[in-house]
Amino acid sequence: MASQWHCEKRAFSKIESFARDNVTETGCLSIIVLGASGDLAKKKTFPALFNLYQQGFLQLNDVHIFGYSRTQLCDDELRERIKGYLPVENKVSSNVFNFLQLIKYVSGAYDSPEGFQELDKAISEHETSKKSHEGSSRRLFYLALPPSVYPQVCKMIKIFCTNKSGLSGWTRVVFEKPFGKDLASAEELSAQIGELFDEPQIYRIDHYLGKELVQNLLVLRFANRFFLPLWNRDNISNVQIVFREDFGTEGRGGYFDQYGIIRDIIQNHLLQIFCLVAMEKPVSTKPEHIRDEKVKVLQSVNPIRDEDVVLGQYRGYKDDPTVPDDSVTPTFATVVLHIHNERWEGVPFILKAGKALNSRKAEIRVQFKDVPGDIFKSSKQGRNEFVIRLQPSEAMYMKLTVKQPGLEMTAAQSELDLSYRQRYQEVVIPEAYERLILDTIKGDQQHFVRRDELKAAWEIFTPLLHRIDEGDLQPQGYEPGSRGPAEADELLEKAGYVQTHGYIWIPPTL
Ligand SMILES: NC(=O)C1=CN([C@@H]2O[C@H](COP(=O)(O)OP(=O)(O)OC[C@H]3O[C@@H](n4cnc5c(N)ncnc54)[C@H](OP(=O)(O)O)[C@@H]3O)[C@@H](O)[C@H]2O)C=CC1
Ligand SMILES: O=C1O[C@H](COP(=O)(O)O)[C@@H](O)[C@H](O)[C@H]1O
Repeated sequence: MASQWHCEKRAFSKIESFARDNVTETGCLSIIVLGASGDLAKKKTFPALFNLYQQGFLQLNDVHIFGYSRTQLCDDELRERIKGYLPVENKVSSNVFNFLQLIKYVSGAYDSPEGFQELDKAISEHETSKKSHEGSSRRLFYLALPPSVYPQVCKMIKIFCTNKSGLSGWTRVVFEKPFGKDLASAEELSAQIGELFDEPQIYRIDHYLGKELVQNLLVLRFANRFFLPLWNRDNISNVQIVFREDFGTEGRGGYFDQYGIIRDIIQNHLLQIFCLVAMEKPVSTKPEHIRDEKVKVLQSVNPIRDEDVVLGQYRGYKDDPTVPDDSVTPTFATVVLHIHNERWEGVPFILKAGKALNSRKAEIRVQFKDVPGDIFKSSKQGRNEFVIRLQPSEAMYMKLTVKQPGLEMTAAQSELDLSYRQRYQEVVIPEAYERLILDTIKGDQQHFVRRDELKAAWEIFTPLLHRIDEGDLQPQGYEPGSRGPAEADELLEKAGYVQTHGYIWIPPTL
């Protein structure tokens, strides 16, 4: 029966923010990928643009894509680099060819006018060829670059490459993470960029905000009567937000060692999820209303205490020649956050991230308190849990106690399961980058990090990060392929998490 249920057959109501998607802007669109020779550009940015092109969001007659970086390449050499990364299942050869023909390459430095003047010339020629009216052109700059060059690149864009008139076109700039290394450096970067561009032109991307089940969080919380009365300290014992990877830093050791797992994953990806799980209901689905609530909950987080942190580093991490032999950079961290507000006082939010662990997954696990006056001894079966599996295999399931089917009157733990692959068989879930780039073209900042939000996020983690940088907190060693340091499980237990023994959720197969 389930296999007959298709998304198309169901009555999905359009939510207010989706309605905003229908705002169409005309005029020539130029997408400029700076750092086009790099890893992110070839693996994520260009493939996302290709997917948008395939779905008709980028039209041949008004879009052009430019790659810019220092490496000397001709157009075809860049196209050849990109080609192998375009999603295989969608590779209709004529589409691939037509998409690649949209891409032009300009080589130049990040801090000198010549390259940017040449880039502007190339964009302008394209705009003229598309008969774009003066000022109606749209220019989207995607900075797939190390953050160290953001200020100089922004200056060059501002002076040489912005849309020439304020009539009806725009210039927007997308920034990759990491946005700063701590509060002071992030604020300095924000100030430098803020002098050149207004906040509505600035898109700080956090690709976790483009994941399907992260985007679902607000709908789930605020459009369901089930959750409204339960989502608070009276009912919830603890919340875990977990990121695990079953591989190490693999060729990115040099970058990673300067940042560590807290800056790479927790301060941004997991904290963004934390906001959506913990924030109050926004006044509406308007981006500013949502971001206002995110800032408020971040500002309600108590300072992190040393006893709420466990750090780890997997054995073999320092074998990477780009990692110093004496590195104490954590590749694993569990950090327990406490929120000082009416809804969440006393409920630990456990943020856990690690590389080279025993599995690859990202999930949110909301564990409820024991049933009061429990006549079925259901706490023996395990507590109620609501789990949102972000990846792999998107799913939501509720662990609950039921009567064991059969003659005996015994209680057992089971689940209500919404597994996306089974339930939405004909729906292709978009890649996070694809969705977020489309938002930048539409001018929807809901899923991007606002300046004050970023500041509040750094305020939470900066004291801890400085203590780690100064060597006051040391990582525990752990075996690659393990669960991480044993101390992390002890901290979890101390925070109130009760593990269910003997129950494993098995994702349904078709
Ligand atoms: N790769 C990934 O999976 C992810 C990356 N990011 C972020 O995206 C951005 C780009 O990442 P990624 O593509 O991996 O980075 P790369 O190291 O591949 O750098 C991208 C390009 O920038 C130029 N570049 C590299 N180092 C410098 C430097 N020191 N000074 C000036 N230019 C330099 C190079 O181009 P050229 O020499 O030709 O000018 C390079 O091809 C970073 O901010 C990163 O943190 C975020 C999430 C995931
Ligand atoms: O931002 C980053 O994310 C990736 C994990 O992204 P995912 O979408 O594959 O879960 C991580 O590997 C990388 O270290 C980090 O910089």
